[in-house]
Amino acid sequence: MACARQSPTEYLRNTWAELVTHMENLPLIMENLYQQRVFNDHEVEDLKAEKTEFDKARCILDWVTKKGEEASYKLLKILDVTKKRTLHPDLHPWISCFPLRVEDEETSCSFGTKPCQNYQTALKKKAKRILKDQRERYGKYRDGKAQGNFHFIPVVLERDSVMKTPQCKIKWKNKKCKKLRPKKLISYIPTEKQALSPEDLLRCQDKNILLIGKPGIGKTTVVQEMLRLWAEKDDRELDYMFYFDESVLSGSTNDDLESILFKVYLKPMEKDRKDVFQDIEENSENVIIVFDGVSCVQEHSVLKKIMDHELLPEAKIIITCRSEEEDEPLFNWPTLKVYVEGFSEESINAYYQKMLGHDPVLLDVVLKNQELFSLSHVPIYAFMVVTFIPFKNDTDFNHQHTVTEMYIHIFRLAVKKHKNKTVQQIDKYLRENKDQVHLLMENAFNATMQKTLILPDISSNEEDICHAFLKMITTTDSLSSAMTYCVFLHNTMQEFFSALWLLGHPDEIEKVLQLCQTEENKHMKHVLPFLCGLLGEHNIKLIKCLFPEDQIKKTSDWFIEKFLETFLQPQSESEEFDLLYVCQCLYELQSPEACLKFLEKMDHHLEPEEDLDPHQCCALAYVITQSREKEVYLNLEDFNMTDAGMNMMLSCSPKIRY
Ligand SMILES: Nc1ncnc2c1ncn2[C@@H]1O[C@H](COP(=O)(O)OP(=O)(O)OP(=O)(O)O)[C@@H](O)[C@H]1O
Repeated sequence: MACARQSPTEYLRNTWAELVTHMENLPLIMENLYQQRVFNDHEVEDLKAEKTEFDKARCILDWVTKKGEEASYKLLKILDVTKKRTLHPDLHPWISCFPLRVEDEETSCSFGTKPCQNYQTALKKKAKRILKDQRERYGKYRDGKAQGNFHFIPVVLERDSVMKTPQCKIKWKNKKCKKLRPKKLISYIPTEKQALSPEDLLRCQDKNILLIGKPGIGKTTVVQEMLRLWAEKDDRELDYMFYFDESVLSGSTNDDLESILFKVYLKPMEKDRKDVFQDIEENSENVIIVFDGVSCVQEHSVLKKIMDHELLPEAKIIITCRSEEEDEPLFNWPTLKVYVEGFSEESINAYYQKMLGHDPVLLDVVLKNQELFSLSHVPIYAFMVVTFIPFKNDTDFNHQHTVTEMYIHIFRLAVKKHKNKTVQQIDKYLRENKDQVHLLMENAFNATMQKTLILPDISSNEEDICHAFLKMITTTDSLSSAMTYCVFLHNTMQEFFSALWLLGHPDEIEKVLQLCQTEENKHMKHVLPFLCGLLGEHNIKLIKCLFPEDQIKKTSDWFIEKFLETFLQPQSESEEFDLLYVCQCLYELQSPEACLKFLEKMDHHLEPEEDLDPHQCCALAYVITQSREKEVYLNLEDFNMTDAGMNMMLSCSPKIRY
């Protein structure tokens, strides 16, 4: 080809006239020339001082070609890599014909102007800050032990997908998937499904991704891992990733797109703001936006427009939601649904080896305890086990381990740490400071009812006990003012505190049972397993410093009948009642009488509707084991479950007829 015989300088000179008028985004070209050390600071300043775009382009070409072949080659290389932004389309064939050296074909050019570069760095710093914050908050729960990195990426399973190897190109069968609800009797760890990593999700071509999973299973962690990968990848391409959770978005209901994007994240400098925003709008294919558990999307017109691609049409949108929200009409939108399924058995083993490996006796106790092991497939519970297990003594291991019990221990240990008390002093301290704890419970309950994470009326005194459980988020909302929001360190902690409030207000329980049956308030269902746990006799000794013992007993006397009456009704005409949820609540309650009552109402005939995860196996096995004389008929046809789950079901086999 003719071009192959021309030197870089000749190649530029021969197209001089077109280049002077057809080079675009000159600051980006200058920035790259500066980074490649073709221009120094003074030259960049002089170029900036040139009045017109034409003069700037002429100077760039003039100075570069005068510097010789290597400089000209670098400019051609920059134009080639950034052509979409820096060359008029008419010149794309011209630049593509220039033969780059083989080793330079994968060149690393920055794709941003200097302001964009700064902004990119700022965003990445922000991403890192979020990750640090994430680690710190668990550091808090974990009694200050170093948390380490996210080594244990959860098993992320995606349904109905095809993954092409080896290029890792991902194509999804159902581009317009409306209802991807797992079919009845689908297996829990299905062989035909492909595991996806956060990196796959970052790279895949899908624009609408819904991440689904139960509380604490790791949805936020998956998106934060994506954020980390994005923050740490090299800067070959300028791209943007925005992470929004409710606390980030609070107070922005009336904001336009620009304010939403720039309000909470480190802002580009005022003079660059327009350029950066324009770049985001014009190149929306380089934008990833995450809405993490944001329930306000519906009411927020700008968020809704982003979600529907009316704004930033080419952006990739990732939304996380809890399992029960999956079928909401609002989420009838993804081209890809991803189910986050938590730690696999290997991950649980590896995790405990790492965290408790220094104490082989403790490690052995945890790994051999079926309940603890099954709970640990939910990563947040695994963290909690590691936190409280060193405090346990041998006799403590003889009873069943419930989630509520873990939360109560974490609650008590957090108080102990915040107030620098000994274990023996916790009860006394809580008794004397009931009021502070009750205020937090009330705040938590009200916020949960209103589907928000933001807690009003929180004392700013960091000494106050509530600060053992909360984090404060401050956003500057004008030049000289800032707003501070308080949220729980994790959503599930808020639900636990809401249950504590209900325990102190038994008159409200029946109302909440009814609310759980409504579409609008079904999120309240997450509070009830905790309430059951708090009503369980085994936990009374841990909470009687906060509530009168006879009041707890009185409530538990009538509660289970009301609970079963409410929850054994089918949820809708098409759906049966939620058997696994009821078993989970019964497991938390740890009352053999309640289980018997339930089994009798079911005529000892249980047919789960969905596949079983290890925790559900544990709860189901527990309930069945309580049957005295009668066998329980359990329909598990075509169900697959993990080995640990199967072991638990087998442990109650004399009581089961399959
Ligand atoms: N794969 C993982 N590796 C390490 N830690 C994890 C992993 N998954 C979850 N965790 C830990 O468990 C905690 C709870 O996880 P996360 O907040 O991601 O759950 P979630 O599914 O978003 O819960 P929710 O529905 O309540 O918002 C996290 O703070 C994190 O510390």
